[in-house]
Amino acid sequence: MTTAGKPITCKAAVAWGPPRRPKTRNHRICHTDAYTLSGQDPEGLFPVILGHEGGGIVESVGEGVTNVQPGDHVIPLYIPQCGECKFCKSPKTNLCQKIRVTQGQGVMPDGTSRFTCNGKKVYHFMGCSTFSEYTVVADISVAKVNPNAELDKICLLGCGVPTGYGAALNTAKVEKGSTCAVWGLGAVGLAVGIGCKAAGASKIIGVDVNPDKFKIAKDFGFTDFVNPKDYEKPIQEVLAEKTDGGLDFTFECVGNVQTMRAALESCHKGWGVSTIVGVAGAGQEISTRPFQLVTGRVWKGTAFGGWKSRDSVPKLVEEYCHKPQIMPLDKFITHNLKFGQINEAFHLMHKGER
Ligand SMILES: NC(=O)C1=CN([C@@H]2O[C@H](COP(=O)(O)OP(=O)(O)OC[C@H]3O[C@@H](n4cnc5c(N)ncnc54)[C@H](OP(=O)(O)O)[C@@H]3O)[C@@H](O)[C@H]2O)C=CC1
Ligand SMILES: N[C@@H](CCC(=O)N[C@@H](CSC=O)C(=O)NCC(=O)O)C(=O)O
Ligand SMILES: [Zn+2]
Ligand SMILES: [Zn+2]
Repeated sequence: MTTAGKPITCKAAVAWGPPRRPKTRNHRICHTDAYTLSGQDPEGLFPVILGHEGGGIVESVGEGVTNVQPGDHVIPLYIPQCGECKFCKSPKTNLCQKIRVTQGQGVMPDGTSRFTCNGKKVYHFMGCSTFSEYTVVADISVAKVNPNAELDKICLLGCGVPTGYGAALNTAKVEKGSTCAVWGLGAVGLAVGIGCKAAGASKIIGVDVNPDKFKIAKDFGFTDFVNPKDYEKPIQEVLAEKTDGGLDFTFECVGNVQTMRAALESCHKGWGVSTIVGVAGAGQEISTRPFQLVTGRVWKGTAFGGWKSRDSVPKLVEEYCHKPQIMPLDKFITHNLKFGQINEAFHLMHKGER
């Protein structure tokens, strides 16, 4: 019997407000879920089903949906790809805007929420709400992927890994032989490492305040490590001394406006490019002396690593299946927890255990 158009009763992790509690399945927690749960997201709405990094199997489709059918393996996409809006038509961006307004309002494109709990309306999150056994997403918000790829691995391709990998390859366009530095060695920063390595960087410096991350990061292409806590002087000076004046490419994967400034100012005069990946809290602003830009440093930012989502995610899945040495998803997995242990997963992430 089809469930199309009928309500499904299932387990979901409803976040009633910051800070409360959630739950899960083939999903990963991204720091952005914790950020919204903390109440720092200016777009945050409660109660909500968080989660935007997942993998699943289509249960049913609405009327007129032709791009997927029941049984298809899919990855939900927080940046959709409609193929029709001016953003989709431009090769310069991946930021499809077709449903961005309603997505930010925590509802489906028709303005409705499809979740209720105890009779109360529950909001959608980033167009995905993956901390649920079943979710409802727009047809342009899923990528159909190879059904032979393990969903508990490729769910990582829903956010952190493509974001970091694409930040290096698509946004910064790291060059062969270049020097790179990455602030924050969580999943996103580690994925920047694999992107810089794939691009042929000669030096990839990991910058983190948690030295436990350094050993892990060696496996993701990082060649050198710096802990800002080990130095009295600003990290930009330390790095300039170590790299003959500064880095060719830097990446901020923390979400802290001070490290964003340090990453920009650690770039080499004349050509250094700094890419902001981290998401900073409501009210935070970046600053630097304009002279930093006048003298040739470039400040950029990236969302989902610049990948046009429905075109690219299936290709990234194939890259994992056929070239795992380049796309080593398995290495990103440190803990496998059950749906009911999601609070523990948040605690592990906050403790820096990914
Ligand atoms: N632009 C985009 O499309 C996306 C952005 N993001 C954002 O990217 C950021 C990283 O996400 P994720 O990898 O999941 O986060 P994690 O929390 O897993 O990783 C962040 C790392 O930064 C370290 N850190 C904290 N403070 C500093 C500091 N002052 N200097 C250097 N390192 C520091 C943390 O150490 P410790 O563990 O000790 O705190 C941790 O190792 C988040 O802001 C997230 O919201 C995520 C996905 C997509
Ligand atoms: N709601 C936040 C913005 C958060 C943000 O920047 N999200 C990133 C993805 S982070 C994924 O883990 C993003 O894709 N941004 C593009 C977008 O259109 O939101 C706020 O309002 O600050
Ligand atoms: Zn994310
Ligand atoms: Zn579009």
